[in-house]
Amino acid sequence: MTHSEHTPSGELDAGQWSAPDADHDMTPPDGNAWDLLIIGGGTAGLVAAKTAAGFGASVLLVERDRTGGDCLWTGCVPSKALLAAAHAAADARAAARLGVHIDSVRVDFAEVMEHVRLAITTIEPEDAPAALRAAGVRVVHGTARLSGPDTAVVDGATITFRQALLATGSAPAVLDIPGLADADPLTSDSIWQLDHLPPRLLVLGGGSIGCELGQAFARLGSQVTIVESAPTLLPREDPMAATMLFAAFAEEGIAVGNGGKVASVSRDEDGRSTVSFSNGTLRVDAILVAVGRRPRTRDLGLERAGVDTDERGYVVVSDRLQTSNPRIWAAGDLTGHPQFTHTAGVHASTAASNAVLGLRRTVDTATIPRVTFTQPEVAAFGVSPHQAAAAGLTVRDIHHDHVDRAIADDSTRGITRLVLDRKGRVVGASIVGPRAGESLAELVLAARHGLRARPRRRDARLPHLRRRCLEGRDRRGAGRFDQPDGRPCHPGARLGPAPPRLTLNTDDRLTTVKCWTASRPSSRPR
Ligand SMILES: Cc1cc2nc3c(=O)[nH]c(=O)nc-3n(C[C@H](O)[C@H](O)[C@H](O)COP(=O)(O)OP(=O)(O)OC[C@H]3O[C@@H](n4cnc5c(N)ncnc54)[C@H](O)[C@@H]3O)c2cc1C
Ligand SMILES: NC(=O)c1ccc[n+]([C@@H]2O[C@H](COP(=O)([O-])OP(=O)(O)OC[C@H]3O[C@@H](n4cnc5c(N)ncnc54)[C@H](O)[C@@H]3O)[C@@H](O)[C@H]2O)c1
Repeated sequence: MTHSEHTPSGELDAGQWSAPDADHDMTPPDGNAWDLLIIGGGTAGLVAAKTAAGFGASVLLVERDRTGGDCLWTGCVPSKALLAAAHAAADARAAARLGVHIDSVRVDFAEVMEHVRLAITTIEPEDAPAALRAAGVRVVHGTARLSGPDTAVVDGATITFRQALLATGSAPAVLDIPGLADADPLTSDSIWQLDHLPPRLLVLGGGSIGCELGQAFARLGSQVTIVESAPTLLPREDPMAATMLFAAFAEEGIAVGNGGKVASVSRDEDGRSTVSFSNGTLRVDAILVAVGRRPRTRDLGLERAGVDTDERGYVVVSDRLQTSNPRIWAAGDLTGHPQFTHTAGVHASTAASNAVLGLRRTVDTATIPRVTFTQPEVAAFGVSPHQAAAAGLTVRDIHHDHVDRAIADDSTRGITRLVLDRKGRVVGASIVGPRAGESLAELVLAARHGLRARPRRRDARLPHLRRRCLEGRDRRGAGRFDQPDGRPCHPGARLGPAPPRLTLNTDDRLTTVKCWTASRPSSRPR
């Protein structure tokens, strides 16, 4: 694999830099140094800039292409917009199973791409230079390069900074396969320029991008083949999740070659490509390469500034997101952390706060959620179920064919797998099914707060200050209040010196507490 440093600017460029109020002056307000120089205006750069400016720091953000970065122009926004159209087509085709017959489903690819572009241009003003300026950030169009421990050069001009944040993101990795470059392969940067649906699409890589875009194009009408070099799709996920996704893909006609590798590619005279594998060939109209990403850290002058990278080129950061140069911080895809827009945002805000205010906030990497927005969705965080046993943890499986909501929706292909520690606390989860991402959010919250998932009969102690019982039962009638001496509680009963106990057959503590509105609260039990 080699780096792709392609700058994805294209026809979607909203002319961000031609605004009459565009800045060219890079002189800091105090005439000496910027409090924070930010290189890169994607999710990480935008969040860091607004955070630091909000603290009153002087902030200069330098972006060489378009503010908004991958998420807005080539990543989350266009891919989710495309998936919305693709899933709508598939839902319409499948509606007959619920008794709703939609006789003909026609996909107009040009209109679908128009929807994708509209989503981008609707969101763009939030990320535009004008929005940054309104937040007090100086933003300039140019390519920045570090030139020393506290200096950078932007298109020939030298800038001095007190602190800097690197947020240059990542770019699609390209494959070194004989003939592939001549076949003009698509990447997640260039696929958004397509104006015709490719009749036959080969996707190299069955990770998040390969699965999401592979399913999207299949549902819009392409004949899709996904070749994944690992033994399963989504190899970072729980194998059970990968197997379920594989089955869903097979059912809708997506060919998946797990453990496959392309040997060579040749461009045919008609513009199509013949792809050779060890066991045969495939003729396709387009090839999408989605085999991971590489950090945009080349040509950033990192050595001059004393910023270390790892063997793959990612900037090495501490848990406070500081690099080996204490003045320089990094956040987002160019660090080795999970490459998600929410990670970029949270880490950028932490790094900017640490840099500008001198705080020592650290980032949590144990509970970062991830969601692949295929149908079914695949969502996970923390310890994976298939690693649980080795870590002395237990797994609790809930198959969705026993879940009423899934049965009602006729979408029972799915599973929720909870990884629990010895006290029953959630330390990881993997969910396959509709709205898996939304369901995961509750579990992440549970993990962050050390909550237990184990259902059991629980004796909940009531606060000492409650002296008179208002209700003998909890509101749902699911549990009964008793005094420790065996006397039952009933509305109006005086309570003894020891707190009464509530026996519940669920573990819903909040409901328990609400049931007990004291008539005469007192801080001391009598
Ligand atoms: C197809 C696809 C789908 C995705 N879907 C999701 C999703 O559903 N959910 C999710 O959480 N994440 C998703 N992601 C990942 C998400 O887009 C990235 O994690 C996120 O955009 C990273 O933000 P960043 O700020 O680190 O980098 P970027 O957004 O890449 O921003 C870096 C910026 O730095 C600029 N730059 C680079 N070098 C220089 C320089 N020398 N000088 C000045 N500027 C420079 C670049 O032009 C760019 O604008 C997806 C990614 C892709 C490709
Ligand atoms: N919903 C989301 O949050 C979302 C969606 C898309 C992308 N992303 C982010 O973007 C990143 C990049 O996505 P990606 O799919 O390019 O990377 P990925 O790392 O998720 O998947 C790349 C896949 O390509 C396979 N591969 C590598 N070399 C290959 C080869 N020669 N032939 C066939 N397969 C090969 C790998 O085994 C891997 O499964 C993701 O890791 C994720 O962080 C997130």
